Amino acid sequence: MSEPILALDNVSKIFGSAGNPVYAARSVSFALRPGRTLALVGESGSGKTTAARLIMREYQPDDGRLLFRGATLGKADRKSLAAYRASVQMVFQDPFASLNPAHTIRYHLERPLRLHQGRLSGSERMAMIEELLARVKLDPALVMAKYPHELSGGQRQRISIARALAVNPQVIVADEPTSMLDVSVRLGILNLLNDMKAQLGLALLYITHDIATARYVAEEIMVMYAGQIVEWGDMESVLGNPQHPYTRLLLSAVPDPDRRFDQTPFEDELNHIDVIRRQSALPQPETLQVGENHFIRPMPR
Ligand SMILES: Nc1ncnc2c1ncn2[C@@H]1O[C@H](COP(=O)(O)OP(=O)(O)OP(=O)(O)O)[C@@H](O)[C@H]1O
Repeated sequence: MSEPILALDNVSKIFGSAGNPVYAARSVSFALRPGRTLALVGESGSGKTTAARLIMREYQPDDGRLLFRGATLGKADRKSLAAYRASVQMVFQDPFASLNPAHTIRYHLERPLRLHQGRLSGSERMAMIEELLARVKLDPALVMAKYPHELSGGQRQRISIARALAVNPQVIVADEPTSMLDVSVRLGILNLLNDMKAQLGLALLYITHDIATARYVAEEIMVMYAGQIVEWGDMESVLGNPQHPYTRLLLSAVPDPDRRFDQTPFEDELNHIDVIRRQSALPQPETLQVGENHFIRPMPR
């Protein structure tokens, strides 16, 4: 397997007060590798977005390390921080909110090119914009002069992906990138992510609560519960032989036409999440190996 490009090593993030800590991430470790996708799955509130924010350096870890190309990313080194910022890009859940309604598509793609590849001439920049749009399967002649509201949700998400690609990233963090899109266009976006991975050798972190889409894009999966990664490993091994009760619960949550929309199968477990997250003295559960690349950490109840 290729060397990791980015890794979290025992990272914790604590909110709340000293007397009442809330562990949004508790000793989280994982590695992202070129040309591979790692899916991070868990219910709402399990800590997935906190993990993304730690990677994007919107949050500083309270404990543990962030490693980039094998080296700890410190606070002070401005040069490596700038390289990191260009190398690690994010695609958000809501493409409409992440695009500026006052600017054209051309502007959205031109800006990162100006910032990160300042030496390009105007015509070189235009050629790159056309290439980026073609890469995300949009016709430059049709979309370049448009504003975000003139595009469909799926087209807007393609623009977000093109914008992320504009700075030649090595890692893309996609946080629920299809959950706000019509079912009919989701597959197109997932295929695009798969193409990016294969053609550009990108490392992807795919964050979702939806195991079906995770399975479609990722080779490996981590299941997060109450701020902890409780089960992880090769996708087929984890889904085919789930060991942790929470993984089993996620897998059992297939749509049931008889269930009313206000009934959640997770109600008890979601209450339990809060209890666990507030237990600061919780011992770190030991890791058990289930398969060749398949591990669990049983959670104390
Ligand atoms: N800025 C914050 N201040 C205080 N607590 C926070 C903050 N951010 C997250 N938390 C706590 O950490 C928990 C994990 O939140 P997080 O947003 O990472 O979960 P999530 O799995 O991404 O959920 P969702 O899918 O709903 O976004 C939350 O339930 C909340 O209690």
